[in-house]
Amino acid sequence: MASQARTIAVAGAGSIGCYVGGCLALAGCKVVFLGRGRVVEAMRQGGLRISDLDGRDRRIDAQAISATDDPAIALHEAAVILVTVKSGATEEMAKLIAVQGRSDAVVVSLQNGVDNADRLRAGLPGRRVLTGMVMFNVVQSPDGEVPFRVHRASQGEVMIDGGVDGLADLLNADGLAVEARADMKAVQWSKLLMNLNNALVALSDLPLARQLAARSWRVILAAQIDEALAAMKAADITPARITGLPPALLPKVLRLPDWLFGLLARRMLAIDPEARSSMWDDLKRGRPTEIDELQGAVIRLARQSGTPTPVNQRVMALVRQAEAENHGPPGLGPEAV
Ligand SMILES: NC(=O)C1=CN([C@@H]2O[C@H](COP(=O)(O)OP(=O)(O)OC[C@H]3O[C@@H](n4cnc5c(N)ncnc54)[C@H](OP(=O)(O)O)[C@@H]3O)[C@@H](O)[C@H]2O)C=CC1
Ligand SMILES: CC(C)(CO)C(=O)C(=O)O
Repeated sequence: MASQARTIAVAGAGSIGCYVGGCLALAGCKVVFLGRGRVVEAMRQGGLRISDLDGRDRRIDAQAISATDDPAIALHEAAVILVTVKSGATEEMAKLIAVQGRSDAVVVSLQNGVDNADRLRAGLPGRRVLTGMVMFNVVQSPDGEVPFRVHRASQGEVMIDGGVDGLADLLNADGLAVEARADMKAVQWSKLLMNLNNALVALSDLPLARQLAARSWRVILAAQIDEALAAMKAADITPARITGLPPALLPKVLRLPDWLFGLLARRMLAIDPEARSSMWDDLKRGRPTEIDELQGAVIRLARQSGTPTPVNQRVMALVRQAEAENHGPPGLGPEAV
């Protein structure tokens, strides 16, 4: 896996795909972006700008970018395929990879939720499919900004399954720290706890840093996490430690007064003032959200043991309502949740 000449395909050129693929292209990898009209056109016309909250601000010229909406062009040569579509498009992407991808390509899911890699495996029998997880947030430039920009708005690494020699090294690049792990199922469940906040950001329409700074919002997140931890315990799932804090302590820390939370959660709050959540992006663009893969996964797990999940259910219902109304993030206050 060491060769820089191996082609890496980004299957779903959006926020995460363009950031990860952009860092890899800047590091000298041959990257092909598979995307749709808006993003592909923007990259073809004005190139790609990749920036981050550590101060990097780099560009790739349009003529140096390989971006296409044709899966055959994007996938046929790739030795590594990074799947970066939202969960609702996972099955469709598996079908495209099955038809157009090399049978020896390593497929890596870089998606939130606990079952996207399994769904890819089901659609790609006999292929190597690895679980991955992105710990940072990426903000995409507003439509029309030239060049198209992706900005890593928080700290964090990418975690992937070990087992393919040299893959983590190949994917490690400036601005992109990749760690191979043996406990990706536990990592997925742990990230799910953090992703229960995606819906609160989407419903509040607040930037993540402001929303997390408000105890009135954090207590709702803590209540969702309490329900999720109880369901995981009943199912014998131990979420991995992926932040400075053991997952079991998260609800306690979230319920601290603002001043004390601010002191203890400095890394968590080191976020670009514009960062929100991937679910906020979906409501903003009128796309289906990943609520069924996040709160929905907790509710389904809890049902197996009869663990109650009233807060997750309430949040899920509000997101469903916002999807149906299609007026973007509704800007609710915590009392409405
Ligand atoms: N954004 C973030 O900060 C983070 C996101 N994640 C996770 O990463 C995953 C990707 O999220 P994100 O990057 O935000 O998603 P985006 O919606 O920004 O990107 C996905 C892109 O894939 C495109 N796409 C979908 N289907 C196809 C297809 N068949 N062919 C070509 N292009 C396609 C979409 O186009 P269109 O919109 O036109 O359908 C979209 O532009 C999600 O699981 C998310 O939860 C994880 C950590 C942080
Ligand atoms: C990084 C994080 C948790 C929040 O921004 C995320 O995963 C997302 O937006 O989907």
